[in-house]
Amino acid sequence: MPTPHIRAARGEIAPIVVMPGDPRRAARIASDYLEDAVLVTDVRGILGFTGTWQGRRVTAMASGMGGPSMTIYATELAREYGVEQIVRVGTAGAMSAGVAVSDVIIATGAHTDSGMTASRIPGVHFSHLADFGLARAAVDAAATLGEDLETPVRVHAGAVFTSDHFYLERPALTAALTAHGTLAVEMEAAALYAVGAAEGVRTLAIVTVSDHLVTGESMTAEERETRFDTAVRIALSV
Ligand SMILES: O=P(O)(O)O[C@H]1O[C@H](CO)[C@@H](O)[C@H]1O
Ligand SMILES: O=c1cc[nH]c(=O)[nH]1
Repeated sequence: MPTPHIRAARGEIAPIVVMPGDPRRAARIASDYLEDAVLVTDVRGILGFTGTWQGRRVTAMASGMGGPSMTIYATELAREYGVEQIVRVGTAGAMSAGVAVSDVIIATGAHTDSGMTASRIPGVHFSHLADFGLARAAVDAAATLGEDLETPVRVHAGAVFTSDHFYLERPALTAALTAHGTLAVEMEAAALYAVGAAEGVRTLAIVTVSDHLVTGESMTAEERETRFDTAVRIALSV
């Protein structure tokens, strides 16, 4: 049944959703990876396509940017469409010196500064965790994929920082999070993991590093849209 934000009929969304932030990336995943992909929703320009990948029905749908947007779509997918698994395929800014532009991070957990977490269970510092089975499958898929690639992509597993801010400069915070093992910053993983915990949906975020907060290295806008092949392949494999 349509929701305020998704126009698809119930059966038009697959139980497995691959979810970039960017609607154009959802369209590209549908055209490059899915067979017989059909547009099933476009409310507010948030595109969703359902097709098949290796014989299994999969929906590629955007989340938009930030925790509130991700929370709306992930909650409606879980409650109204019976979605069982959501894997975010996003971009992130590296914080750690051990992570470079184009590397991929399997986000096993997500720290956050989001007010959404504080209001979800007041008084508790809620831990935002990926589904363990999905994270393990992603690590295994990355190893298998790496053997087939001419130019291997470096894949890391660890914590990211989910921030409400894209532009706020906080070098001390970046240094402290890095000193506590955080690999990169992005804007939706913690919200996705919170919905996963609340709604009983398996969730994982796999991000491609588009820029580096410390070195200043970065991808172009076009590269941000196109250079995420490894992350998508891992996401589809799990
Ligand atoms: O590339 P996506 O998936 O949108 O992810 C990152 O890019 C956006 C900011 O440019 C935020 O949504 C952030 O999380
Ligand atoms: O949220 C994001 C995404 C990419 N790069 C950043 O610095 N932040």
